[in-house]
Amino acid sequence: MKKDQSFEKAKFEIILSGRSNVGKSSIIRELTGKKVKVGKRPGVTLKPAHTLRSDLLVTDLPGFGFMSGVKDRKQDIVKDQIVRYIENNADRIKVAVLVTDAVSFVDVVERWESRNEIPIDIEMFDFFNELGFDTIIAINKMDRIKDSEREERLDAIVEKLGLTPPWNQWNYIVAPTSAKKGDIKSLKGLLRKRLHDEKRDDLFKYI
Ligand SMILES: Nc1nc2c(ncn2[C@@H]2O[C@H](COP(=O)(O)OP(=O)(O)OP(=O)(O)O)[C@@H](O)[C@H]2O)c(=O)[nH]1
Repeated sequence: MKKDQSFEKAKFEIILSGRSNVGKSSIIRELTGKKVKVGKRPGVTLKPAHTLRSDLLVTDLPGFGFMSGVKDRKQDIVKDQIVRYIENNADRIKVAVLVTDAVSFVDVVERWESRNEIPIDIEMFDFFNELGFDTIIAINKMDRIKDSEREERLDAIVEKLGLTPPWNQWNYIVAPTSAKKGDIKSLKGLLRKRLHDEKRDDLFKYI
């Protein structure tokens, strides 16, 4: 399969994938310091957005599953783009971060389930696991969840992903974040652990 020519230098790639508007670009901005456009109209960008630091590549994949009003066909195009990108670059992708929205995730999944469809987030999670990626789930927008509801909410989210609660027994793959408040330290910790395991502590300074 043809490789992405423009990033030959990249040896260690982290991809971020998730529904439109969950905060992928905001997380990348917090991670890398790169100013990326945040809050742009969902569904406009079909191309992955890259940040290259040394041979570390951080890739923001197009958001899937737009709000109502966007044609199904466009959703399929985005999904195909994402799958093709991932398959073409699978050998350098070391970590996949599935970004979810703490507020809407459970409702959205239940809506799909009520139509007897596999929710796209779950499909992606399974796809990453099938490809053997080390997958991290970032549960973003935690600032919008009351402290008193935090544990219950996190348990419900991991359960929908097929992980038995309590969520914190999965804290080596699950990272609650609030990109807007600049709080992504649990995600950073998990990513650094992966870099360390690959003997790439030299890349710590970039994330
Ligand atoms: N409350 C809250 N809002 C957030 C957080 N992270 C991102 N947002 C907001 O959510 C909106 C979408 O953020 P983006 O970073 O553009 O989301 P995205 O997933 O890259 O969106 P697409 O490019 O459409 O796929 C923006 O208005 C952000 O300010 C967060 O942790 N908490």
